[in-house]
Amino acid sequence: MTTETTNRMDLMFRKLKSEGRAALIPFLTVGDPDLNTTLDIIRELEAAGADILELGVPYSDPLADGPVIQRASSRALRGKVHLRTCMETALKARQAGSSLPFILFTYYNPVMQMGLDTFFAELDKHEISGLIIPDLPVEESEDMRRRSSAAGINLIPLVAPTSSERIAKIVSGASGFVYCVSSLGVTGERSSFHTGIDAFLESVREATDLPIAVGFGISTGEQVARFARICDGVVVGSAIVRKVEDVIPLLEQPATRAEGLLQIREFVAQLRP
Ligand SMILES: O=P(O)(O)OC[C@@H](O)[C@@H](O)c1c[nH]c2ccccc12
Repeated sequence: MTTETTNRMDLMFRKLKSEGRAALIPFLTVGDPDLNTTLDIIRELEAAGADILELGVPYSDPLADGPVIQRASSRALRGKVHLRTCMETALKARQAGSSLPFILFTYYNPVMQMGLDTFFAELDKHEISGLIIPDLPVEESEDMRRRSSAAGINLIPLVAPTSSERIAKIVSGASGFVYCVSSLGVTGERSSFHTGIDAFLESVREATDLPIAVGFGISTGEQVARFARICDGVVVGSAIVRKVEDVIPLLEQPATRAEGLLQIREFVAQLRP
């Protein structure tokens, strides 16, 4: 008997599975280059065929991020964007008509600053279905998992090719989907992936009944299609964040803003599996 869920992200994966399709999961840094533009970009990503959205909270010390997302975080932080404004942006996008499931991507420090009780009380109110915290300390993960579950939020675990014997432990009790990191190192477009990536993804598939998604380095339609054949979701971050960065001069001028947004939409549309 399947447990009834109202979680928007879980429902999306079920829908995609019935359609035999993998989810296209863009990541973007909220507030890059500003909050209003983020709302416009969310609309463009949805029109381009995104299925789930990873909303990145800018952070001053993004240890797991490469230069593209580091620059995006710096631009957003200059605009004083922080965790609460990112949550508010998700709610505004929903109120503006987006039906996409939102994953809040944040490092652990901003969550601690807000306080766990407040943080979890705010998530559902702000239409957040999933949570990724890449630097969540292991000793905190049980408490965070309990709180997430009580709030009806999916705390999405990350597994890396080096996780091998820990995969079963990492995914046990998880919900939403399992985020398989395709390569070691930091985020950023790549032309090749960790050797044995297929065997790694297969080992994760065997360790969980949850959907599995892959991310890190994926930047072309061909790479998305390759992974969409073996995963339930494909995450693209840096390539999209770079596209946003490239068109900022267009976005900043009223006369060329529509052209800038169109270029983002077209870039993401050609990624779709
Ligand atoms: O940027 P890439 O190489 O496409 O990878 C996805 C990534 O952007 C997104 O999922 C993410 C952004 N920052 C992270 C830090 C750790 C894990 C994942 C992430």
